[in-house]
Amino acid sequence: MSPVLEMRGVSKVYGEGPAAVKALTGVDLSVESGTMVAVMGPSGSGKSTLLTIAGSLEEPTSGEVLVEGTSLVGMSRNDRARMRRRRVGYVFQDFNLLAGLTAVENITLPLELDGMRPKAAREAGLEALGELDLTDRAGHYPDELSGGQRQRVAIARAIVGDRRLLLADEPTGALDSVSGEGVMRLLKVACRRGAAAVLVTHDAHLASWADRVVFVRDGVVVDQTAPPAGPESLLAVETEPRA
Ligand SMILES: Nc1ncnc2c1ncn2[C@@H]1O[C@H](COP(=O)(O)OP(=O)(O)OP(=O)(O)O)[C@@H](O)[C@H]1O
Repeated sequence: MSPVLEMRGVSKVYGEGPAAVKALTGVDLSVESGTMVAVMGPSGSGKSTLLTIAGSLEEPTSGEVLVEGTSLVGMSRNDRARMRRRRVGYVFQDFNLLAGLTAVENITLPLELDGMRPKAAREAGLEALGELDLTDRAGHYPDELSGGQRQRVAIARAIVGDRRLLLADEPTGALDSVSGEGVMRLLKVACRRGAAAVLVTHDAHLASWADRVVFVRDGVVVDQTAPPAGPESLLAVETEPRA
């Protein structure tokens, strides 16, 4: 089976001439279904660039990105946008919830944009909220939710539908450590159900939830290791998919 995400020799240069910045150089990364990879490295090393290229929000200068075996190179802009909406879920530090939409509307918007009927989208949205114990907040607006609840809505939006690739950039950044662990648990559950996740973090404790840690320095992957035994090993039972 193809990996959910494969990056082959990916390089990214921002700008031109003397102002050019080599953000990534020759990055190879493969993430299988069921696997969470944490990306760590100093500030400016290229972690966010790696994530945005993996999610096709940005194009590499050279190299290739494949999602479920399909190369994004040469794909039309529309096809790429459709693939992104259907297959890729993003969780960013600032949540990116739309203030004028309720929790459930924030989740269903991408589904409806993708052509799902409003009723079916709403059912899927409510189910995703239910999985995150947020059913009673479905009709609340983002400013009526706590930081942890907003983050769970952002995660529900990322995992709703048939998303196979979850990309998270410091997803626990604004949360206390208990809520942060909750976020990691949810991402882990999504992986157990077959998703692949790539998580950028500065936090070694959070990285210990991952199956693999990738270290980036000056745009180059310098090391890939298994993390030390962390909380994940203690949660093997708790994070099993629900029947
Ligand atoms: N749009 C852009 N235009 C020009 N340079 C950019 C752009 N985005 C990123 N860079 C540069 O590319 C390099 C990698 O940036 P990136 O944001 O990927 O690093 P990072 O590891 O995520 O950093 P941090 O941990 O501080 O978020 C940096 O030198 C940055 O200044």
